[in-house]
Amino acid sequence: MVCYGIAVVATAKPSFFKADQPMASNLSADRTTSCGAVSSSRRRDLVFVVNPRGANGRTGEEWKKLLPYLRSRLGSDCNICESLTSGPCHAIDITREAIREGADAVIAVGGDGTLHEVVNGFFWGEKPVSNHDEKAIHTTALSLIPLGTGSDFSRTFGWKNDPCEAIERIAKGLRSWIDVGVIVGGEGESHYFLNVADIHLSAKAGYYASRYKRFGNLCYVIGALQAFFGHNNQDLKIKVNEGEWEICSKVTALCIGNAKFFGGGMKITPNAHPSSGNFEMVILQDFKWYDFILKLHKLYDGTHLSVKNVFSRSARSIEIEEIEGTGSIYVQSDGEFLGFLPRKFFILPAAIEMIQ
Ligand SMILES: Nc1ncnc2c1ncn2[C@@H]1O[C@H](COP(=O)(O)OP(=O)(O)OP(=O)(O)O)[C@@H](O)[C@H]1O
Repeated sequence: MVCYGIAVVATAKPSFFKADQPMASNLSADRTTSCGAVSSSRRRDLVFVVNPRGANGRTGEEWKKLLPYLRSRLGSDCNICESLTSGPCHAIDITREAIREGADAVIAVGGDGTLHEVVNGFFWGEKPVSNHDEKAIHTTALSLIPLGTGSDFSRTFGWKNDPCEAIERIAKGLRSWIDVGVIVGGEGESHYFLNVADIHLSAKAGYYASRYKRFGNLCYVIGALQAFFGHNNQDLKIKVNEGEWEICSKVTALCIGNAKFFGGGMKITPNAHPSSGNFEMVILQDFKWYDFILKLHKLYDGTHLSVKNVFSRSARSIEIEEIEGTGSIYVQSDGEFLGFLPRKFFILPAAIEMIQ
């Protein structure tokens, strides 16, 4: 889902941390800990952005069960606000509002798509969103309770889809800076990503996979099979780190990793790490359908870099254009369809603090 051009924050959004204000129907405050204004004792203000439709509705179900535990574990030190998304892109608006209101952390509850939207909420008009209160000394951190279908970003850190483990991380609140990927080109403003951006076959497979999320991780297999029909490897023009344009022939897929995994557990960019200051770019060239069958296990365990026609390099910026100009080369980031080439990708080092 492309969420360019969100013009304003969500309508009629109440103040997150003022207990005496009524809450919107999709936003409820933990009254027992009163979502009050930031006090001198500095109870942390945590905003949980929950996609009730994540993992085909499982996220919403799990969240309902989790909330009492979360309140008992974090409620004595933190003001807890939950905000359920009402549809695609809503998480962006909720996040922007929470940051402006001075939240200590915005926690994405769902899959990579929800995390992706929350990350995009950290930016507005090419700049980081900031607290309305210019005197505030704390910044808003990002966090995650991984409850999606693939939840690939969390795999880089070895996190499981275990919400209790995630709550412990949030309780400890250890922050470190992570890099964010930026995508420009196409229509509208810049787009941000945290995990992996990819082009051509894998992006097309992701586009189809999103239609079959009800089948769990099997959706990626179905998506890949569907994407293979009519697929042609394409010659592309690539410019790395503002160097010369190079022709890259018969590209099957080109993957730009800020983290390591995509497609429900494939370790596609095994050397990437979100605190490295660089992307890992992996290009698969001239792959046939049977190459995937023969080499699939290598893609899953990250040993494919030694395979013929697989190339990897570190990069800070990558521009990609078609040669033939068909306008049909798919682009996705964090599993979300973004449109078609051309695009430019560059890294913003240490752009967001993340609770890890
Ligand atoms: N209330 C909602 N109703 C329908 N769709 C929503 C809603 N809120 C968010 N979405 C959309 O749901 C999509 C998928 O969400 P999410 O990534 O959390 O789950 P997933 O796709 O099951 O997990 P993963 O991306 O890890 O495989 C996102 O693209 C998001 O825009």
